[in-house]
Amino acid sequence: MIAALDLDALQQTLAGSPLQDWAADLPAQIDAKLAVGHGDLQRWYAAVQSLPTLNVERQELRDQLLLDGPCDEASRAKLLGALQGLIPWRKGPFDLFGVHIDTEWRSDWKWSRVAPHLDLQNKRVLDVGCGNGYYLWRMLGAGAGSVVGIDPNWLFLNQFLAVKRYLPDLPAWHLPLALEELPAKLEGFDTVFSMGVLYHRRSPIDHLLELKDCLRKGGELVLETLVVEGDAQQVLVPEDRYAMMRNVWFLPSVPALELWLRRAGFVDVQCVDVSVTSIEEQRATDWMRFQSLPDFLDPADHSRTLEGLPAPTRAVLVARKP
Ligand SMILES: Nc1ncnc2c1ncn2[C@@H]1O[C@H](C[S@+](CC[C@H]([NH3+])C(=O)[O-])CC(=O)[O-])[C@@H](O)[C@H]1O
Repeated sequence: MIAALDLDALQQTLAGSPLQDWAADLPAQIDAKLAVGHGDLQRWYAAVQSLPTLNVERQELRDQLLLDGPCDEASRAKLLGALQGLIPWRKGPFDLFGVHIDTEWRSDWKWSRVAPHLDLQNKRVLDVGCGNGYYLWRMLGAGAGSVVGIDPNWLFLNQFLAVKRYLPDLPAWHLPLALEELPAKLEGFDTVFSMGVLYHRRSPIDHLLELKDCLRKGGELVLETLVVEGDAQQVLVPEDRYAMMRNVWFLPSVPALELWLRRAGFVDVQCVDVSVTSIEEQRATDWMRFQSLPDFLDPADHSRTLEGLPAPTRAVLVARKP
């Protein structure tokens, strides 16, 4: 499976950059993680390996994620079976040779709120908590030079590998690593994304500092997280669950988040979007059959979670490392 991660090509892409030594150490680090693995890893990777061979004749990454080319009914059935073997699919949607993966999240909606505020042309990008890598492909569609995603979830890695199977030559990599497993002071990426991760962190300012360590001087952070209304001293810490999630810690107001970013040493801090997450944007589908946002909101009042807290609202902030 390590071969599928395509680390040789990543090393070639990063040769001569400040990330060269890190890339050289990756095979050993990931090998050690694979040895521990996950109970379902073999099954998921078998699904990836069962994907039919298909030629991509049409590839759209800029405005949507769509691959197409000749695909007979038998191949499409095989493709569908392999992709269904990787359920649940949370981030997307993906259109692959006539198979529409209707994911839990309309991640394309989030990307349309984020992308207009960025210049990714030829940038070397890191996406922390990249999930199945949906945004990595869209970043390439927006002109990024190379994209590396890290996420410790093995299912999401296999979902990424399923798409990479059809785009083997694009400069996109998914590494099964947590942010804490990156070396300190990498200082090699032009743009670092952290979307949907900060509220899961118990030490949010340390998270911002770790993200800053990954950036070169002058590099840009793109931060997306749950926020609440209020002034620069307003932060919600749920007593227990938030929208049924157990691992939610800090939901700052936008001014508080801006202050945290400045305290962490970022400059040019700017909030470019605030949106309430709708039940059309996050919901159960055939590709993700568990409960989803509509089940986590107060049925009588969708402006509140089941716990009586403000319903999920997400902000996108950009900031620069001086
Ligand atoms: N320590 C960690 N280091 C790196 N990743 C982690 C860590 N812990 C958890 N994750 C990963 O962070 C992701 C959070 S989801 C956001 C996905 C995407 N970014 C999105 O914006 O849709 C939350 C959401 O749905 O909003 C998951 O894929 C975890 O496996």
